[in-house]
Amino acid sequence: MAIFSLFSSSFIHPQLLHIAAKMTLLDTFLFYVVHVVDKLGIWHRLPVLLGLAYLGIRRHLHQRYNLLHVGGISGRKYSTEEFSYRTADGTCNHPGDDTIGSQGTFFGRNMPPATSRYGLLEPHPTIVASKLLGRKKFIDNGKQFNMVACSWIQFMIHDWIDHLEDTQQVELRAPDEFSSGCPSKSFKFFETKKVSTGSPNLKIGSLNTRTPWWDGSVIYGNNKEGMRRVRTFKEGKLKITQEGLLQHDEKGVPISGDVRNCWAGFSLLQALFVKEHNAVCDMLKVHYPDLDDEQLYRHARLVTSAVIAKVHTIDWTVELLKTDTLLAGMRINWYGFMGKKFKDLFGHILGAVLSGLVGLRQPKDHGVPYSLTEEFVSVYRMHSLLPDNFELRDIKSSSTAEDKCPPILEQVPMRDLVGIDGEKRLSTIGMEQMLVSMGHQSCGEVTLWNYPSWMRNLVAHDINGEDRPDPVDMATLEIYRDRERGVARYNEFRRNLLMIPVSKWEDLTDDEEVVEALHEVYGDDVEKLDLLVGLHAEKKIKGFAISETAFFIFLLLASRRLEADRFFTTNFNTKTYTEKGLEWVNETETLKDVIDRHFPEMTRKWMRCSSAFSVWDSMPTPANYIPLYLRPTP
Ligand code: HEM
Repeated sequence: MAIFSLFSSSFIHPQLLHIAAKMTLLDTFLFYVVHVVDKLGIWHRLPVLLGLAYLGIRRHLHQRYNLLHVGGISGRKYSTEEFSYRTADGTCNHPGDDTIGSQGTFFGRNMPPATSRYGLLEPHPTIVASKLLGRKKFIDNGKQFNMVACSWIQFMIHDWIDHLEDTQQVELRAPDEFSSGCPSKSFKFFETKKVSTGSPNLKIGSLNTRTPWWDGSVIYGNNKEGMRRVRTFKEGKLKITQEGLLQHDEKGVPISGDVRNCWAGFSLLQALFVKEHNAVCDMLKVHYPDLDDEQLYRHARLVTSAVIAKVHTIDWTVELLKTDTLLAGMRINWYGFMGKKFKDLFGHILGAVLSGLVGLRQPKDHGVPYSLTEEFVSVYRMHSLLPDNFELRDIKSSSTAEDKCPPILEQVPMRDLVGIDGEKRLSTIGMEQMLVSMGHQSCGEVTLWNYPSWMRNLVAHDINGEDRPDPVDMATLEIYRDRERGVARYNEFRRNLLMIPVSKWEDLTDDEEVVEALHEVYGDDVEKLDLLVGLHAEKKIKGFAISETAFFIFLLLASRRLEADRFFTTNFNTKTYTEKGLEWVNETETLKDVIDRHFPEMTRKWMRCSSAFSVWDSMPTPANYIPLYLRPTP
């Protein structure tokens, strides 16, 4: 121990010493290992196996020190046999407590609330947004990530998280000397509702109006009423139009699990997965003719939610973090180190590392009841993925080039594709033309000065998908939200994640223009830097579309969404899913597989690349004959 403390005070970054001091001996040692690698800045340049070892250790440390429960625990037991399906409001998933992960429970935390002394308006959110976030010129993501990928993550966000608002409206006014330089001089919005937790540690928290489980609530709804709205109550199916798009109510609001702040691309993915659900119902009906409407619905929901989770894990994330180490890591999360063939042959026989998180005998929550967290919400603030215009393609044109890229027909302002107007527009465009167009357009890069201009004066929706009277400046609001919810600012956030904090702007970025702008807004005070700005300014790892800081939250929670869920662990079996249902999940690997099922000609005709999330006319991922685990330094 004495050697440790001698070593630590000279070696460990002084601002991390207090965190290391709370760890067990073994964890302190593991932390040293991670810290050495961080100091050298090399984990992403290590050969695959070493990179995986680093991530494994890091994830272990985060599981031990970055999961904080907020609120009480009901402790009510229930029969897991009786509730062997995903309930409408997310209750009855945790085996020992019926309410964990249900609609309206608290957001957890990955770290204590911010301790910084800065006020809510310091520096003013409008100044931060205008000087550092507002788009100067659209910066795209190259060929790596397209508009399907951008819509996909919104589709997932609307499955997992949304904060309950207060009824109290507040007004944010740009400082007088600055107001001429910003799109809205002032705007009104509802505060986040602060709720007493009844617990002595974290006294105040906020509530998640969506079910945080990976349960497809984005298409099934977050409670019984939502579920009733979307179901036909015939053969287990969900409502959909003849044309394969969402149905609408008398006001023009789509009928779907979540309709807030929707746009045409998001609504298209909802419709695609309603089609998937209905196709699963058809398949089940053929193989199990005795199943009634309710049974078909329940099984099809389990299967479709698992397909969504799998596509996200081994397709979307792999494109987001395009490196061999992450390709291996994400596949290990689903199939285990031994891989798909081994798991198909022998089943889940070897534990989490070798056989994957999916199919574990018991869900694992590392002693902290499952929820998604405030910090998770903050790192997913990625509105800069959205462009200003949507490029509608002409898929009937005969002049399609060799590269399968149809010509652009029209630049449609994104604003026209949002909400009820967006739904009307989508119904004239149709599913196929929209999807092919999304496939061919690169989305925005998550970087400074790339926040969509149209979102700085946005008509936001209420929870029912109806327009609110007061438009908001989203870039400003997002800075305010993180502060209002007590999310740590960038440097404190990094320290809490066991990362080396920055001590000057040049540690964050090589871009002199950015350094100058940061200096103008925050002076020399790196502690003041807002999380959102830091995440957008940070130098990126080659192949990563997001920052490393955001990634470490993903590393923890992407695994947790699978391993803490009874329906991806204990109940991921033929009894709960049916044999054919489980086969359906197992045979679906990518979003391309889902698209091929419903549009058999589409990808053959229009897609050249390997994943439906990269720009469709890009080259397929080249074959690499070195086995994945043996690949050397990139
Ligand atoms: C046209 C598309 C979109 C629109 C109109 C939209 C609009 C909004 C609005 C109005 C809010 C609530 C702001 C507040 O009151 O705090 C919000 C929250 C959020 N959005 Fe979007 N958004 C879109 C796409 C996306 C995308 C692509 C992402 C990518 C990850 C995303 C991530 C989030 C997150 C993480 C939140 C915070 C949720 C919470 O506070 O619990 N959104 N969005």
